[in-house]
Order: sequence, then structure tokens, then C-alpha cells
Amino acid sequence: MLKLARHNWLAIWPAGAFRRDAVFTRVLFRDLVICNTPETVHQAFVEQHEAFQRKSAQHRHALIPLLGDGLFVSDGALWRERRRVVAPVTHASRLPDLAPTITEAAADRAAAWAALPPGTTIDVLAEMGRLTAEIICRTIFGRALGADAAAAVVAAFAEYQREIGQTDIASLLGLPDWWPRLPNRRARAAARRIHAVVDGLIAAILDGGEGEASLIRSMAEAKVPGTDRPMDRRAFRNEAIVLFMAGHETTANVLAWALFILTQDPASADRLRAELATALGGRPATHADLPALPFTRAVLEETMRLYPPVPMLSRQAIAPGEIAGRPVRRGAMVLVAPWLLHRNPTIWEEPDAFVPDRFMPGAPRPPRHAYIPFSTGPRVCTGQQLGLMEATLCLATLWQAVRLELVEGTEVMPVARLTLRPGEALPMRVRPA
Ligand code: HEM
Repeated sequence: MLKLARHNWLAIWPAGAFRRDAVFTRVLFRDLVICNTPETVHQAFVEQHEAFQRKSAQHRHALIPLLGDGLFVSDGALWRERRRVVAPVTHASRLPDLAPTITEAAADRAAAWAALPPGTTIDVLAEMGRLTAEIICRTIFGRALGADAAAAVVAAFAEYQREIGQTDIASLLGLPDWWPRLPNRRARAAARRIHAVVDGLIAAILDGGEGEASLIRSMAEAKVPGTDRPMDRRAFRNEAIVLFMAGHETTANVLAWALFILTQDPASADRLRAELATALGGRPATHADLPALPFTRAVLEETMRLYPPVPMLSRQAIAPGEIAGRPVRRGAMVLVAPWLLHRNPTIWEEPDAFVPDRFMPGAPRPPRHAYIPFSTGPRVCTGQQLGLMEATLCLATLWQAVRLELVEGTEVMPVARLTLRPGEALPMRVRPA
């Protein structure tokens, strides 16, 4: 079971798990609680945030060599402090300034696809990875960031992800955090490469005087709460890497899954094409177009229901608590799996069907805490609005440029590492629009 979970933990759930409200079990020497209803999610992530705010030992051990004390893996006072500096830089009010980078990158990719000889095969998963990496790099470090620097960061990230294990057996055995884990030399080397590139980029921005807008500049203008000084350089690096990690593969996976689903659902594909023809008439989508793209957005929201980019949210109880009337001991692992919750048949009608109409304006919104692709509670994704905008502008721009066909015989299987991917590649043939 652990071996299977390490390879792809999506494969371990029996069909009945999707309708359970909460599961209490023990894996090796650790208590495990899975919350699978809006009520239990609310109890774990909102009501008892203080007790269950710490990321699981697995996540921390996998990510700390890369993120240091970045807010994604920190908790308590430090997490609160960092969150107050980082969250505002991607606030909804900043989206109009951040959108042109996205429009530009999506339009370039769309033009490159349209120029391919008809019938060329592309790997849509890799293409979306490159596109969103380029976008997040330019958003964090400024629009003029060179392609080489972006490519170096992306390659080192991919290597880091490959090297870190999914299941940290030492933590499941209940060993304390200070217990030495087997060092993964290659992962640490990849982390050092990322640190070197990012340190260089930050120094160039912060020591370079006046420059263009970027998330780094916005963070530099903010003061550490309760002081009149900005964060130190190491904190900038850690938070820049958090933003890159959190904001890149998630959005890439939503786009790849959406393009895959659209190739399998001609009615939704045509309906999307019709919306885009009316709203955009072939030009790239901009921030001002968003209100005219409700179906594009609904396609993405429904895609994230079926294939939540972060399929499992895991926490470690730092104090005792209670879920569904049962006690949760200190040290227990508390899990919320959008992969299960979003297909729970007691919440969703036809849970496995792709029905974007669920998310069209006027449709009743899902019950609170039933649909949580961006998590929920105080640790909710800070980039939710940016991620949704990015995915919408990219999908709208790319879908108009070409027609895509999944290469015959391709078997698409969801695989979960830190994020949920459609396998290792998504080969599609490009045809004229
Ligand atoms: C469709 C795209 C995205 C999805 C589905 C997504 C989803 C999530 C989820 C589920 C979490 C919580 C993880 C956990 O608790 O274990 C999270 C956290 C976070 N996300 Fe996103 N995200 C997306 C895009 C972005 C973008 C574009 C940014 C910023 C550039 C971003 C920044 C963050 C940060 C900083 C956190 C950590 C928040 C904290 O711990 O306080 N995300 N995201």
C-alpha cells in the first residue's frame, strides 16, 4: 500500500471512500484523519485552524530544503508575518497590472502553435508548464526577465520535484522532526541551483534602482508587520520561490486538464469556441475581456472540480482537537482531499461528469467548503484570483488559435505528486482553427 501511495496515491482509494464523511485510521504509527464533507473541512481548516495549521511532516521535509522558512511551509507567528507581506502582492486590485504579461505570453504561444505545420504533435502538458513558468517568472521578477534565466529556474524545479519522495516513511513512523532523514543529494543540489539563480535575480532587481513593476518590488515596498523595515534577502528568496512553486505547476495542470477534457467533449469545445468568437473575434484575451468569458471560466472551474491541481491538503495536529465528534490526538495527520471531496456523491449530482453549467452565473454555488481547489480558511491560496485570471486568459487565447486532437491511443491517467497531472505527457496534434 505504501509503495503504491508513493508512486501514485490516487490509486489507493476504494470506490466507497468518495462517499465517507470522515475516515479515522492509523498508518504505521501515526493517526490519520480524512475530512470529506463541508462540515468536517470547516471544523479542520476554519474552526480549528490554530490546532491544525501546521503542514504535514511529509510536506515540510520535502519542501524545506527548497523553501526554507517560506510561508508555504511555515506556521505560527512567522507564517502570519509573511502572509501579511506576501498576500497583498497578488491581491485582486493588482490584477489589471499583472494581466498584460499573461496576455503577451499566451498570445506568443498561440502564434507559435498556429505557425506549426498542420498535424504537428506537441506535448500539451510540457507546453503549459513552460507557458505558466514563463508567466510566473516574469510576474515575480519583471517583464524583461530573460528566457535563459526562466529556463534555468524551471529545469531545476522539475529536477527537484523528481527527486523528492512522496511518502516520508520516517514521519509516518512517528519519528520527531529532528530525526535525521536520508539526505537526497540530488534534490539538495537542485535546490542550491534554484537558490543561486533566484538570489541573482533578486539582487539585480533590488540593487538596480528604479525598474519595472514586479512582485519582488511590491514585496520590497512592504514593511514587516510591526516594524519599519522590509524583509531580509533570504526571506525574499524563500517567498519568491514559494510564489514560483505555488503559482506555476498548479495553473499549468488546470490548463492541461481543461484542454484534454475539451478534446473529449465536442459540445463544450464548440460552446467555448462560440463564446470566444463573440467576445474576442480572434484577438488575445485581456483583463477587460474577463466579464465576457463566463463559459471559459466555468470550464476551468469544473475542470478543477474533477482534477483539483492540489489533490490532497495535509496537516499535522500541533494540539488536540475534534473532528466529527471524535477526538484527534496531537501529532495526528489531518487530511482534506479535494480529489475525494469534489467527487463525493452525497454532495454532487453526477460527480464524475463534466458539467461546466454548474459554475455558470446564476447556477447555485456549491455548498461552502464543498469546492476547495484553492483550499479554505486562513491558509487559503493567496494567488486564487491571479491563478483563475491567468488560466482564463490563456485558455481563451490558445483555444481560438488552433484545433487540438489527442493523439490516438494515448491513455490519460491522473497521477499525483505534489500536484495532480495528466500522466507524464499529453501528446496532441495541432490543426488549423
Ligand atoms: C489555478 C491555480 C492555483 C491553484 C489551484 C492553487 C491552489 C492552492 C492550494 C490548494 C493551496 C493550499 C495548499 C495547502 O494548504 O497545502 C495554495 C496555497 C498557496 N498558493 Fe496557490 N494555487 C494556484 C495559483 C497560485 C498562484 C498564481 C499563486 C501566486 C503567484 C499562488 C500562491 C499561493 C501561496 C503563497 C500559497 C500558500 C498560502 C499559505 O500557506 O498561507 N497560488 N494554493
